Amino acid sequence: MRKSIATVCLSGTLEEKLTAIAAAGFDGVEIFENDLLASPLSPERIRDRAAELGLTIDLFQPFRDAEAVPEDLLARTLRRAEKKFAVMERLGADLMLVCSSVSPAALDDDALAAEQLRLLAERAAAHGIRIAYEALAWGRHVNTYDHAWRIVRQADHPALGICLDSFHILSRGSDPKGIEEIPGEKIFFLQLADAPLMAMDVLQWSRHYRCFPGQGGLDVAGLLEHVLRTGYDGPLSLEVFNDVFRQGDTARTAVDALRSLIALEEAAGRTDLPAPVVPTGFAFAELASTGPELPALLTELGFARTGRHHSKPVELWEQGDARIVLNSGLDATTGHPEPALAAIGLETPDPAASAGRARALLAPVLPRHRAVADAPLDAVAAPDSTELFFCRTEHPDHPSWTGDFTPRAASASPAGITHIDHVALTQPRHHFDEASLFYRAVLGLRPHESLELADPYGLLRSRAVSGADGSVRLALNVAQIRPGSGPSGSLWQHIALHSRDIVATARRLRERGASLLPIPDNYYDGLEARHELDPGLHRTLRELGLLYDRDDSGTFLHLYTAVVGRVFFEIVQRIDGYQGYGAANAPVRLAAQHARTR
Ligand SMILES: O=C(O)c1ccc(O)c(O)c1
Ligand SMILES: [Mg+2]
Repeated sequence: MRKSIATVCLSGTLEEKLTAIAAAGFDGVEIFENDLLASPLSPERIRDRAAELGLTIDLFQPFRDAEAVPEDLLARTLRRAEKKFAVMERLGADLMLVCSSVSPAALDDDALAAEQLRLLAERAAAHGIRIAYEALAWGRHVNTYDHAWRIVRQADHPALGICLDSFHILSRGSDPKGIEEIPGEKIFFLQLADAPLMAMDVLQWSRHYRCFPGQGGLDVAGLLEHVLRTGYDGPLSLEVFNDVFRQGDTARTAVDALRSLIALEEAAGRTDLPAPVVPTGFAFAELASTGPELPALLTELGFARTGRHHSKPVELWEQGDARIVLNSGLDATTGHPEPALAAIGLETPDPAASAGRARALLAPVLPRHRAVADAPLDAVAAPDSTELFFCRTEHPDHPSWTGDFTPRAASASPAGITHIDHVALTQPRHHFDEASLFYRAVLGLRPHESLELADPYGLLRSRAVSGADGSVRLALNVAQIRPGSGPSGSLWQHIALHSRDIVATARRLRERGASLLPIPDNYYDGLEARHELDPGLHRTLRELGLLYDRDDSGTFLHLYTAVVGRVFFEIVQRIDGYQGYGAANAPVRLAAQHARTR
């Protein structure tokens, strides 16, 4: 289907927006009037520029407070409309959006609204222009799509149809099934937007928090299916008002936007993409590391240095199925302190298919030679620039990345670690919504609830994504912390390692004098109040500095190492199928980390 986007979704000048929209691969645009008014380009120049870029101008919007006005205001409304029709002719746009009136002067009179919209459509038709009438969720008298449709039907003019906007429909909790009663040819335009579920005034919600479909909590795909059943064959057009996207990188937001439409089309069964290949585990985590700190920490944690890359300054460290790759050959181009997480290897049953899916969803596919291994590895860049390698470790049907490492005799005293449980990545502030969609659409992981975690210097937003069986889990964090307030809290990344018996692991680490994060005594007093714990367990937790959580899914015990550069390790034990990440303990952890790194 044709794909469009409203210029209001993006940051920049109209010219910058058009360029980014075309470069991302959209077919058309909705021109927002404010973008036109502020542009030094004439309507003719904008028309030519859009044509040069291969974009059609699908809609001009919005025209406000047009219907059910008292008789003495009608002439003024029509005069205003004529001026807009003239601009639209110069722009080469033939569809104008009229949104339902919010004016206190508007009358609660459907017959009058229909009569005046009919008149407007008649005037528009004389210019070859059609009108799409949209119910704003906060419209004064018309605020539902079915009400807008009754008025359009009553007006009965070929140049008058309706515009459906998923936000206005779903934010009010209207049942979208009724859309199927509207003839497809009377749906002149379809605007798509999602939003996180929030209890707030609908106008503020709409103007600041809309996001691209698949990034929020509204069932936009379900709504689209109802619309498509009417036979609607106009464009799918994104209309997102979002404070963060307005500041973001224009080109990148445009690609993110198109990715959401491609995924939406797939969800509505309108396109065949390579099926998602859900990762089945972590093959490795690769850290950029030149100094002695990480080798020392890994040794304390019971890892053994088991291999050296045959041609690169890269070492493999293992314990159980947890594999850590230390790379001292990466340029420190990011300006971030080292060590830092550079890449994650994901086990997938079909690496080439994983890469094919990623490509179809516009993920930045990386050149293969950047891989740690010489064996060709398909990889994509995640939104925070971590490289994600698609691996198939030691399977007869696929070259294994481990083949590039020369085994070395290793001595280690293991501490009971079995595998990588999850990896926590810090997302750039402007790319949190992009990241949820990326992991969901590209990797087929399920996003969990978005949480807010208190940090001494601000708030951290956190959202986990995981595979159905929990074998791959990522925690995505974004710091809402004023730059420079905390030391490096907005940059921390961590690798959580699973232990089969964390009490034994913790004891062994304490005996070795491993650098673990100290937990304040007050935490244990609070814990005693929060949960009725066996006194012996409570004493053990306090003694070993272990954190504890329990919910309906099970019990969680965990601890943290000190921070080294940008990274730290967590050791976790999930008991009885615990599904969370110990979020209740995050504020204590963050405070302890800040205290140590200041
Ligand atoms: O917030 C608004 O005013 C507004 C304007 C035009 C639209 O299409 C819309 O959905 C909202
Ligand atoms: Mg709209």
